[in-house]
Amino acid sequence: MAPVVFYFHGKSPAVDGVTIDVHELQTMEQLRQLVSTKLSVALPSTVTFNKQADVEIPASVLTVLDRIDAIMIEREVAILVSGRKVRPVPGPTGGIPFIGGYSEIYPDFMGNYQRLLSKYGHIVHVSFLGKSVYLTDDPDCAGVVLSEGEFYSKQIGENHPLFPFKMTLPNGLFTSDTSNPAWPTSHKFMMTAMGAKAMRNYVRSMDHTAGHLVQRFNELLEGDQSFNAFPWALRTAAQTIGEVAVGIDFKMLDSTESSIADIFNLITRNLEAAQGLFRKGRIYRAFPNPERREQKITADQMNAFVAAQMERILREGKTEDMAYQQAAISTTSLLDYMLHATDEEEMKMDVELIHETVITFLIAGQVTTSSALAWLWFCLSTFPVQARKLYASLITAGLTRDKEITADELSKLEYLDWFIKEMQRLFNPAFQPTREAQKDVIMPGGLVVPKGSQVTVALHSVMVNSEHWKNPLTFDPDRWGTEEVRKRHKYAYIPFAAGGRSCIGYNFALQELKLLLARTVLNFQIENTTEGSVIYDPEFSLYRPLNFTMRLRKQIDPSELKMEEGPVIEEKIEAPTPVVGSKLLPKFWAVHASNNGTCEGMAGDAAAKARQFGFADVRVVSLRDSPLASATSTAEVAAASNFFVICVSTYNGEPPDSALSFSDMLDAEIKSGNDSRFAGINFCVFGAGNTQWGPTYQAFVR
Ligand code: HEM
Ligand SMILES: Cc1cc2nc3c(=O)[nH]c(=O)nc-3n(C[C@H](O)[C@H](O)[C@H](O)COP(=O)(O)O)c2cc1C
Repeated sequence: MAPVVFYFHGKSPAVDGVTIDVHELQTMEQLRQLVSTKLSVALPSTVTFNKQADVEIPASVLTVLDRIDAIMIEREVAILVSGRKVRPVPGPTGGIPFIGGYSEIYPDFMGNYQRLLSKYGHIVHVSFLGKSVYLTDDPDCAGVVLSEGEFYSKQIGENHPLFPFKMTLPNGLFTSDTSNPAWPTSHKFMMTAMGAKAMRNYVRSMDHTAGHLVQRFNELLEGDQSFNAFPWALRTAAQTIGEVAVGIDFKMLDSTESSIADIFNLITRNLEAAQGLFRKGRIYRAFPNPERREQKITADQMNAFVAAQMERILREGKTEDMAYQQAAISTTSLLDYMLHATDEEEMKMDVELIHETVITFLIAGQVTTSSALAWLWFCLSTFPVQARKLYASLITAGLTRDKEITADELSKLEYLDWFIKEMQRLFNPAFQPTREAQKDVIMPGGLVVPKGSQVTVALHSVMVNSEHWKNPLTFDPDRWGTEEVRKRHKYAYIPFAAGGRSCIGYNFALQELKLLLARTVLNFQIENTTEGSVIYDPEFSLYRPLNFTMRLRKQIDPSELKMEEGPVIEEKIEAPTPVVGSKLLPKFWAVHASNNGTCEGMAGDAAAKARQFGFADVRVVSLRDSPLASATSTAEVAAASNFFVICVSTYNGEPPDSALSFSDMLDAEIKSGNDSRFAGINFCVFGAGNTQWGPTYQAFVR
């Protein structure tokens, strides 16, 4: 029997087809596998075969061939992937040349990822500033992208979000390419050191840190203070990883005045410099610049810190060399482990690799869990019913404020686990693991990702994908007890990514977060005292709240909780979406003076764009009601940080009716020589009109 030519429907069998000896195959699975390998289809299960047909025939009316004997008698067989023709990934086009899709993505990553994926489908392509970004929110695609191997690999080129960190840590576990020989070595050693069993060694020191946090929180409670949550979360996370990584107490929670240890300030400075370099682009990076100098200075000091710690541990000489499996459960810190663990060939990690690994852990173990802890506190304040249920579940399990929490107890606290899962589903700190396509790949859905592309898995969008999650935006820890969620798609919940390059610290992170959440809830209730919306930091590579402020209240006595026993009130509310924002940007006023609504619409559009650009506090008001209309409020806004965009129309050379009194006031002030009234105000004016606009709005500007 003659071989069969397989080709993608819509392409030419003669040019793009592949020939296969079908009669040698037994099953459809084998055929799908072979065709997928030859045509670079990522998931063989997505391939369907169809009777050869004119390219013009719509895919939906092709005749399906689902038996091997039916396929054998054809000469040419057309293929569909996920029932669709193979085609390029869609996405926004046009925009300002070169800048392209920049504002499609920046600065509101989270909002824009979600918006683009809702608009264009499960994979979207955006290009800007010479970069090309692919995003996906589909669990099937996420599984393909995150599986290291034939199709994708973690390779950190200049367009990868981790590129700046790779400049500091080329061999770090987090930032090395998978092809770098340093990666399998450090991965092998550190996987074992970070296993669940090894982590149990650190429960006590983690709970000790949690205890210190409770003491400090009690002091803040007594002072009835409202405070920014994130710096406290950062201190707590830094104290915990610091102790576990190098085995010393950094004393960052010994008093409310304790400062952050130098090493963590160095890390923050280093990361900020790296982010700055990344944002400013390749041309900037090619020349000497202050960020690069800062990176070098901080990296040298970080290395000096690690060298000193190594020396101390070796000088103390408490630990012998031993097999790494044994070392994981008997050394006193990760650094102690790295210095003494030997592998099957009696090899140890070399000193340079240890340097990069320690710093990697000090970074990865702190920036992530600090954001997660801040979001946990945010969830406690936003969802008091669930917070109460969590408290009740801890009391029922026998936990108390004063008694140590054991690893065994932690592993049994189901609702605690669900609460954290739900926080991570909606507010996970990591949001964009990115891999590079190793060849042209036909993704599930039939979309082609070209070789060399960076594909970002939009973690939040995956975890709220409505095809996989019911009421995706509702904060509902109980969903984790349902059959539906237990049977979910393997890649629908991936806060720690997946595959060979997934998070190595998740046991650590979950143990730490569980202890800290339990300690918080056993002792406190949290009130959200943030003015306005909670904003997230667009300048940072992780999702973290910038301005979430909170006040503590003493937790009720467990006896009061018992009196309330009865059915738990099921109150499921939609989680608020933090907006993007930078504290550095001024308050944005979109002001309108309009007769027929055009300018009011313009002001609304300007406000929406401003939010997308990262202005945290944006208001839309009519000129009449704006602070510009009265002398007292004008003085106030001039003194503070404010920016006014005034959209005003004109009719017969006059301002619109609603702005006539404002215009009269301007004339009067100028006539009386009081023209400093608007000094110090940042503003611009958009005049809407026809060819005779000049007299009105130019007068406004003047
Ligand atoms: C809630 C907390 C955490 C989250 C959400 C998280 C998430 C992630 C994600 C998504 C990745 C994959 C990154 C990528 O694909 O580029 C990752 C990798 C990694 N994480 Fe975590 N992480 C957390 C906590 C931690 C902690 C506490 C540590 C260490 C103590 C840690 C150490 C690492 C390391 C070393 C890698 C790189 C592994 C490799 O590339 O082989 N993480 N993490
Ligand atoms: C009756 C009338 C008179 C207008 N006179 C002027 C004018 O003198 N100069 C000008 O630039 N535009 C003039 N326009 C154009 C308006 O300013 C323009 O349509 C504007 O977008 C309306 O904005 P609004 O809907 O916010 O009021 C006039 C429009 C109308 C309907």
